[in-house]
Amino acid sequence: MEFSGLPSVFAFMAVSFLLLLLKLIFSWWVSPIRTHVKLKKCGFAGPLPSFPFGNIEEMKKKSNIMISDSSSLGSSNVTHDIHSTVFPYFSRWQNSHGKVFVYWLGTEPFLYIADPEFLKKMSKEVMAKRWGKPKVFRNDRDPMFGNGLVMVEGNDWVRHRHVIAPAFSPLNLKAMASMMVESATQMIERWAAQLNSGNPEIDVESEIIATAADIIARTSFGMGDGNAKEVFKKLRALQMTLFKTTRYVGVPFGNYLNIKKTLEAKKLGKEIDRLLFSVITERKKEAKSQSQTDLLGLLLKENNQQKLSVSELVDECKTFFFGGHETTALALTWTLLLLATHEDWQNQLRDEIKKVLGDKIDELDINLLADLKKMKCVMNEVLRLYPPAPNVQRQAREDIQVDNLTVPNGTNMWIDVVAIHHDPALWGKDANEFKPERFMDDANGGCFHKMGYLPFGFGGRMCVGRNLTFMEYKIVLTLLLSRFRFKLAPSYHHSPAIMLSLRPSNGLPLIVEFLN
Ligand code: HEM
Repeated sequence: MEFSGLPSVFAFMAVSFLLLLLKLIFSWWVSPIRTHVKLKKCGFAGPLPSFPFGNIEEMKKKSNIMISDSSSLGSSNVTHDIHSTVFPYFSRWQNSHGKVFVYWLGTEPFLYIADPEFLKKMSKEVMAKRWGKPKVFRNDRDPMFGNGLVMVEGNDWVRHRHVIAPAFSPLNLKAMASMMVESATQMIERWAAQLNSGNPEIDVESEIIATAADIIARTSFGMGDGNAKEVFKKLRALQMTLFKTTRYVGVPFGNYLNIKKTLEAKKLGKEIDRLLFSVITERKKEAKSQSQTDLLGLLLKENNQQKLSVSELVDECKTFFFGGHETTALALTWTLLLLATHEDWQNQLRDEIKKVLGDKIDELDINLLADLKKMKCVMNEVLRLYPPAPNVQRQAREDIQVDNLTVPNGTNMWIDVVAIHHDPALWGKDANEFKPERFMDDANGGCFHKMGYLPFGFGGRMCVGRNLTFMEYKIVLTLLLSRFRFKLAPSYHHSPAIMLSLRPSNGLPLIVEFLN
């Protein structure tokens, strides 16, 4: 009698298991096949996916194209025709499927877009707050960005953006200039000491990344604080954990294929949250008594009506760190590569600095930076050839009509900025050449399409931190060019690669010399 309940427990468990199995089969097998058929009916072709990896296996195959080795080609021959090297699979698929097609990450469909006209028509249909961000990436990158501005959607995005955008006003940014000068000066002193010791070869990529991280830690949440230093170390470790390994985004149980890294990232994410939480709580107490010039201080001031919760502020601090330091550092790194291989432009920028700022570089007048017009052209051209953010992502939250094609609700989108920036049909025959003069009289660089230049994204969700980048770029480059001359080191091997951002995969060794 006592055991009479057991069969029904087993029956219940068996039915539950069966239901779960059916649910998994539906979401990982039936639903993707239905979406595949729907997308085909809607007019989108693409490479054939297989279960459960989609097209990931083909994407993992390395490119056979070797770009160049400065020792054999000579420094002026570093090629900027990089699309087929950094995205070999997209380049191959473009040849067979055109500039708009569908590919699959696991069981998630992605609409690939390298056609600005398609992008223009699509974004005309959708306001910034109605765009989504791919849920698969949100889950994967949760320890980095949480619900920060990069990831939030809808009315939450409007609320966050209203609190955050004013912190980046020109007046607020000017108050951060001295922190930038201080960090850059420390780097320059390190380099000077190395040159004096007789070693002129410096890996400028790692040096500049460290300096930009120092700048963002100071400008975001006040670096002097011991807690902040700890946060910064852990944020960097988190980034390495997430992006130095292959991720199986979109693949069922993909997280478990790399379980050690996934758990490590989660643990680091939680530790960072705890530390930032205590930094913010402390700062909230001080906020009334101190004038705050860093971003966190400005957010706390702007947020006096508590529009953002403390945990949302934590996510914003993480977002500034991840969104703000490596991108700016890479803009500077690629610039030094291009200036090292184009001595004429190096000299032109030095002449401009002298003309605009005179000899008083030590007392840099921030108000004059806007007059460095050639430097701005160089920056624009570098961001065109080597966009640190090589793609922009969206997810449709409704059906979107583009001419006679329908992009179904839920479709992820991958906008290939590298392809668009290097497309001769948009930029002319010299698309792969370094020609800053194309930006001299045209903010769009003479591109044949209004949406062909997207280093900071597009529409209402365009990068909120770009003015901070412009200022940091001009300050650091001015200080460097006023002190040193740069040449490519023979050991440099030109091999741009995607590690979330577009980086020189073997660093950037340069021969650095004192000007006089
Ligand atoms: C060269 C430097 C930078 C590049 C290339 C860059 C690039 C981008 C891109 C492509 C987007 C996506 C836009 C879109 O989805 O349409 C973006 C968004 C964003 N960036 Fe930047 N960024 C840079 C610097 C910064 C800095 C310095 C910060 C902050 C300190 C920052 C914070 C953000 C944030 C918070 C967003 C999300 C904006 C939103 O969705 O409303 N970025 N950035």
